Amino acid sequence: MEGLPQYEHIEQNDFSYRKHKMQKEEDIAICECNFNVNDPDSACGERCLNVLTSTECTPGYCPCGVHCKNQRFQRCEYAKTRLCKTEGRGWGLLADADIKAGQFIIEYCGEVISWKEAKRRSQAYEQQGLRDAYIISLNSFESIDATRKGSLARFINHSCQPNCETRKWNVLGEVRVGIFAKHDISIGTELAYDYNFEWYGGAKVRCLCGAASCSEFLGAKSRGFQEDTYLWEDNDDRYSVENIPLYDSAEDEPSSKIPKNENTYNSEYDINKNLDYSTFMNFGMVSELQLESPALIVQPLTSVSMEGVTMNPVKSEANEEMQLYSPQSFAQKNAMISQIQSNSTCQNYQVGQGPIEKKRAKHISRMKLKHIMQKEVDPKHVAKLLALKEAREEVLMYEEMKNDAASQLESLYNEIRPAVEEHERDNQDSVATSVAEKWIEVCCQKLKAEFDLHSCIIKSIACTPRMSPHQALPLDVSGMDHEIKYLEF
Ligand SMILES: C[S@@+](CC[C@H](N)C(=O)[O-])C[C@H]1O[C@@H](n2cnc3c(N)ncnc32)[C@H](O)[C@@H]1O
Repeated sequence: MEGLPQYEHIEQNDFSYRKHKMQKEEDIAICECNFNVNDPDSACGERCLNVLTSTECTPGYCPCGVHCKNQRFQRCEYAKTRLCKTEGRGWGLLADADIKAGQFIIEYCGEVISWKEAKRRSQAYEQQGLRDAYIISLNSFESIDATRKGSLARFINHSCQPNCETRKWNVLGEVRVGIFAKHDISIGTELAYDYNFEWYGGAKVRCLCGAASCSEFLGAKSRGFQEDTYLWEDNDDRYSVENIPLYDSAEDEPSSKIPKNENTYNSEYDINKNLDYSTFMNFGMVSELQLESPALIVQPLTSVSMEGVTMNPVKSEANEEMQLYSPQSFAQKNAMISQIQSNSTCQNYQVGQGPIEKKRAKHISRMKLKHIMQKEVDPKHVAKLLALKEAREEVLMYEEMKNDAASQLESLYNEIRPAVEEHERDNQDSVATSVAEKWIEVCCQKLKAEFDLHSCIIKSIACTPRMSPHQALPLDVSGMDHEIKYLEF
């Protein structure tokens, strides 16, 4: 069709990334159905044990033979659909015949890739300027990417009041994702399901589903979205938004969702909260590129002198915002800590940096602050700044404890790696509980050690006198040491 972006049409998942699983004979589920000519439902209808467990019958093993009705994915028994151009949402898919409630409409096909590869690809797609997201999650290890290869299901848009839903089925040992009708759909109606979007950062996409209870943005209910207010600025209306509404979970209370008209796309329909997979829309974590002026929100407004340490001021709107929210003394100390903590982005601290866009500064977010605060700090360099021997020793001791915890975690991972990989091969969504518990315990230990180290650093910086210039231990101000060269004695 004219204007349709290029992609390869497939009707079976593509397994270039890994081999298709071979179903072992002992794993084949055989139902107890008996074909009866007078009872159409007898050949693997709703009562079939396999249907009840969302497993397709295996050809050659089903007692109903060719009459088996439970091989819809394998036989591509799709509903009639056709492409349409929507307003503002790109291409969409319409029902080209009446569809019954519960009917299998189409399989979401694409390339089966690892979760890591999905993350890498989604970042690459964003860099290539591709805005439509086609990666969905298959299980905790794998995703389906329909960007380059896919079925017509890749054109189904999102709605906050959907007429379709996704379901996972076991087909010959592999999990496959199908789009099913939530209720009767009449010919000509656009198909839509709730993407259950997980927002990981990057551009926010305004939802144009038109539903009465629309959450206004794709992924608006996901945690990442709620914690961030970063906005994409350009001329596309979908991406240029002044106010991001915060989602109130009370809106999902059943009492507020009373079905009105079940047959239309925009009808009041309960949001399917139980979808167990989410559309993968990872535009990448906020990158250094996006954090144009990350230091600005933690810079003090005026020149600050604290225990012999002076920092040069950088004036910006964000400074003023920070001052509004915090008592000055806290802002000053916080600014200094952040200045030390910032490592890779320290160039941004230099006096005389370029002006920041007014609009951007207005929207500097909590999430950005969070990311800045997570920058690595080098405890050894902090220790060198401290005048008290005890304080220096304490920082170094906590650093050692943190390093111990990190190496413990690494060796545990090496120990359990075979178990994790084995489970992945067997397509289990989780590893054994004992392994998971051990993993969580060591992760917590590492987090605690990091927390202890950072609180010790903060305490030391706030309460310990700093070295005078002539006492200062030799500092290498090149390369990795640049995070402290902006401290002036
Ligand atoms: C799986 S694709 C759907 C097909 C897409 N419309 C196309 O033209 O190829 C998902 C993308 O469609 C767009 N989209 C889907 N539903 C939308 C909605 N309700 N509002 C705005 N954009 C939507 C978003 O850009 C999203 O990343």
